Amino acid sequence: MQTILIIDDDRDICLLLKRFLTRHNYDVAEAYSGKKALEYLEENEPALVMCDFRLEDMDGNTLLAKIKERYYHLPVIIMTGYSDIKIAVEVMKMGAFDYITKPLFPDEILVTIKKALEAPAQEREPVRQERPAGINVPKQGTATVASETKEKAPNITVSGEYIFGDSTVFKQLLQQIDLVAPTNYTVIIHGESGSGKEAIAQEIHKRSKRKNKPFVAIDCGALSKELAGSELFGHEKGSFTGALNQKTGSFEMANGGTIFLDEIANLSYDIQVSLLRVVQERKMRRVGGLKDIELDVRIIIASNERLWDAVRKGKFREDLYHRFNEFSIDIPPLRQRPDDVLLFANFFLQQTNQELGKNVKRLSPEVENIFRNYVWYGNLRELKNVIKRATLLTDGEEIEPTALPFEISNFNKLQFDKGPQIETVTSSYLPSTPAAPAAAMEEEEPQRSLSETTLKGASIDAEYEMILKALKKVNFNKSKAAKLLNIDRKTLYNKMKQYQEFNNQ
Ligand SMILES: Nc1ncnc2c1ncn2[C@@H]1O[C@H](COP(=O)(O)OP(=O)(O)OP(=O)(O)O)[C@@H](O)[C@H]1O
Repeated sequence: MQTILIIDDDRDICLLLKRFLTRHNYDVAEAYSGKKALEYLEENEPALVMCDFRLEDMDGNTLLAKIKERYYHLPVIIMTGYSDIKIAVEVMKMGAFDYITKPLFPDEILVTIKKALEAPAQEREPVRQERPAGINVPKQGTATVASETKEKAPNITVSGEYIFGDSTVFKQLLQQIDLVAPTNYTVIIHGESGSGKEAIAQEIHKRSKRKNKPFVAIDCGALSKELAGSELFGHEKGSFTGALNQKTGSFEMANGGTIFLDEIANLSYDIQVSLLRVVQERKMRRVGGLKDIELDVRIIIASNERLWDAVRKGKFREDLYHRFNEFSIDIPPLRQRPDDVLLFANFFLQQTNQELGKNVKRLSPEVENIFRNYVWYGNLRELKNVIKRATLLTDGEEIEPTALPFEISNFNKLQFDKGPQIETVTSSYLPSTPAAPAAAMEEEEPQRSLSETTLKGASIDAEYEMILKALKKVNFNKSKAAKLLNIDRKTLYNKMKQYQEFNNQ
């Protein structure tokens, strides 16, 4: 039986999860604090960790960093409230396998656990070889398929697990890809977390002469300072304590093909020096090695922040920046591409149906509307996760607002009723360009609801206002909000659900 370590200071959640997972044949260990979890890990070897993001003694970032430093291959699933979505997305970058949002849903938990336990170790490591497509579309090369929504998007290109529509943004991206793909230029891809940088890098590779050679992606953000050299360049047996065997680094693995260095600005200064040599001389040495190895590798790099800003801050070497800066591609955040949101949403729905053997046909018009107006903090990754969860929760043919996280289905309301918490959370995402959707930028009229015309509705509305105030006060921590309102957490969830259902009547 595989053991899962649950880390949560909410003992009720631990208990519920333990009962549930035990019924599904997992062995469960619990830790109510980060410190206890680390103590447990010193003595035991669980197959998986499920960790709440907000622990009283340690935040999720710190704990995850400690776990990844010591138990590199151990998959970690982060559990978080939806209002923590930005942080959750960042945590993914630090090597979490996935995140799930509270309230937790049984099917979602099981699917995510299964995926994490079945994923080959390399998918959990910073180095990722090209992944198999999760959908039944051509894996190699590209294919143009007829779209179901023909008037809106007549030219949808599906390439492997990716889709490219015919909006202005897609057209520009594809033009740039086509321009640079046949060359050997190093490409810098800028874009927020989850905006599709790796997808673009893979597409450049697929459309290049190197397409039949390896594509190796490495997440520099997840590399520890100590291991980065050996991950990138490999090492000789005995070159340092723990180097029991010779190891081939990602550059050598990518020889002849393309290497994708994600989050490049996170590499230490020393590694940047070694990288400069590789870029200048096209050769490298393994750590502890004496022999030069010739390299023919195309380099594509990605960064969340503008690389030039990293240079100005002294985090990234200027000479390396100039070496890399041969061609750059900017991916706009999803909130600046409202036309593309539904295209991606429908694609992810189709993908999820295949993956989970479901047959949910479409999004309801209300959901489409919500999606168009929502500010997608975690970009495509967030949209994909929301669709996955909503598909799991949907038994009928259409995804309804009730299958969405509360924070998304009530997004307009939350924007209108601005409190200090929401303001801080949202403003850090708001783009400075005027292209952002109105819902996020302006105060809108609140949506008139059914509840305004009936007595039952009026009391639900009053309750809802109180719940909302409490939630904001505690930054959407549901357990704390329930305490503040003097009800239990389950009642709080039920009331939130009741409100959503009532307004969808
Ligand atoms: N064109 C696309 N079509 C379909 N899915 C896509 C596309 N682009 C990205 N995705 C999906 O969106 C998610 C995020 O994409 P990706 O990993 O490429 O983003 P990223 O910007 O590299 O993220 P990070 O900054 O976290 O490394 C992935 O699950 C990916 O499969």
